[in-house]
Amino acid sequence: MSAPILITGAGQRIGLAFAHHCLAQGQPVVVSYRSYRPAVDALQKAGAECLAADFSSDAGIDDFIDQVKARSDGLRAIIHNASDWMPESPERSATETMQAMMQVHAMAPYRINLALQNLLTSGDGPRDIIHMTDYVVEKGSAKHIAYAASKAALANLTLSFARLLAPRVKVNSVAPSLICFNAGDDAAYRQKALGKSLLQMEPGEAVAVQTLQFILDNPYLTGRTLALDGGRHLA
Ligand SMILES: NC(=O)C1=CN([C@@H]2O[C@H](COP(=O)(O)OP(=O)(O)OC[C@H]3O[C@@H](n4cnc5c(N)ncnc54)[C@H](OP(=O)(O)O)[C@@H]3O)[C@@H](O)[C@H]2O)C=CC1
Ligand SMILES: Nc1nc2c(c(=O)[nH]1)N=C([C@H](O)[C@@H](O)CO)CN2
Repeated sequence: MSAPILITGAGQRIGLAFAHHCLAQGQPVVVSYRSYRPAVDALQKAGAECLAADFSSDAGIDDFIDQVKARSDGLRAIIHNASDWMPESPERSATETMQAMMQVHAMAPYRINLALQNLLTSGDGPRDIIHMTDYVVEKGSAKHIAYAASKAALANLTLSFARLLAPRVKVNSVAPSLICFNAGDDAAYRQKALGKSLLQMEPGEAVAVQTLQFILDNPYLTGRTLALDGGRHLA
């Protein structure tokens, strides 16, 4: 059996869609989830190894690393997808917001990549790390300042880990803009968000799945970011 792909934050949406995509192709997966949902049960039944993990503390990151090491002696890829789209809020201090964003979007991928790099470099065939960043790395965000800064840190980790792990491991980012709305997004927000890109659409998780698979299949991409944003930069 081929080495599994490790996907963080796969309890819903993009991570969940990619996990099912991999399983449908006979590619084993190990996933992290934070909140239990029936979708996690279904993913487990479909053959995924599902590990509970909360990256908001260093102990939570260490525990996840230990769980992965205990279950795998090799990895095909690590997809850092886990994320919290946290806006600035009067209910939270600026320090708390920045610390939470850096913890999940930078500290967790940094610590996990360093701890698990040998699982990637063992064995034959292509090996990948993919960081899910965000279009706002290029432009900033007035309402998600700490979030955008933490995703920019993650984008820089792509460059450093590409240098560190070449030529054995490719390291790339995907920088989406709107992929899929959240349940609480009202009609006014949806209309405004759709108008922010040239293609003016909510493409859904499938386009992220396609992009991730493209990167895994391509032997000549590393240290790069694939923008998945409907032409937002030209709107
Ligand atoms: N969806 C979109 O339109 C866009 C997505 N992206 C990026 O693409 C990726 C996937 O997006 P999407 O599917 O919407 O992601 P979600 O917002 O659904 O988050 C994915 C998962 O991350 C988990 N997570 C959040 N915080 C933590 C934590 N501290 N420790 C462990 N797990 C955590 C959540 O777990 P739980 O649910 O259990 O809390 C959630 O299931 C993300 O990195 C996102 O930033 C970028 C731009 C647009
Ligand atoms: N972790 C998440 N990050 C982001 C999300 C999300 O739902 N979860 N959504 C967005 C928006 O779609 C934005 O790109 C367009 O308004 C950004 N990041």
